[in-house]
Amino acid sequence: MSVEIQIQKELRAGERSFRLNISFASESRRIVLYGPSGSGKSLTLKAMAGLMTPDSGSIRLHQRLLFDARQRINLKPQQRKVAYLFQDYALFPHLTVAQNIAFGLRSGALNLSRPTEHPSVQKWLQAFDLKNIAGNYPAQISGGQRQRVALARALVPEPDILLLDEPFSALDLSLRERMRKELGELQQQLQVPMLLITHDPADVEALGEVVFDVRDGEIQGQRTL
Ligand SMILES: Nc1ncnc2c1ncn2[C@@H]1O[C@H](COP(=O)(O)OP(=O)(O)OP(=O)(O)O)[C@@H](O)[C@H]1O
Repeated sequence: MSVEIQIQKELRAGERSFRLNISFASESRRIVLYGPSGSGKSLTLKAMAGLMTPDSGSIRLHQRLLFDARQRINLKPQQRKVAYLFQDYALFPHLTVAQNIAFGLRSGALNLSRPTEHPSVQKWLQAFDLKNIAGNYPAQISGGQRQRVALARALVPEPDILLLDEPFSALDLSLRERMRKELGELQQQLQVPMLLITHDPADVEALGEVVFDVRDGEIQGQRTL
């Protein structure tokens, strides 16, 4: 597994402008981008996912070119094999746990009325210990279970990398600590490559192997933990 990114982007909002000039490469399965609010972490993650198009540069994931400005390569988000886990998990409230996971398959032919019959959905319900609550709705399960459902939904299409945007920031302190530990353990068990962005040193400590410090739109340092 390897990530190679080298991108530039100029952003303007009224009088303000921001220059993103990010460059890093790593073979690690536990990469953390660490930096204060407004430093350019989310923009970098969005560029990897194909949700923001850089002005110049390239992005390579596992030897696959996702973006290359010179060669005019810009794969669509759904072609990138990249999973994006949003801060609030963004589960569908009107779908059950199993249906939420099945939704991750993005298959047009998928029958959401019988999600548990799909072998991949079964696999993730089992792996994340969610079988007993497969028929429950997000409002009926705990915060920890919600995180696991969101992870299962992200992993069901078998992405090459899991991108996590401040995954614990919306949780209260005790749940945050538990979820952090749980995510670390799940990652070790599944060996899914993960790139996480955060401004919380505790996330770096628990989940980082290679840490890049982001300041003012640039990578200003690199550490291995
Ligand atoms: N669409 C946009 N137009 C103009 N400026 C933008 C746009 N999106 C982001 N920015 C600016 O780019 C900078 C970096 O934003 P980014 O969201 O990447 O920061 P961040 O490090 O993820 O911060 P946070 O932890 O608060 O999410 C900020 O100053 C932001 O105001």
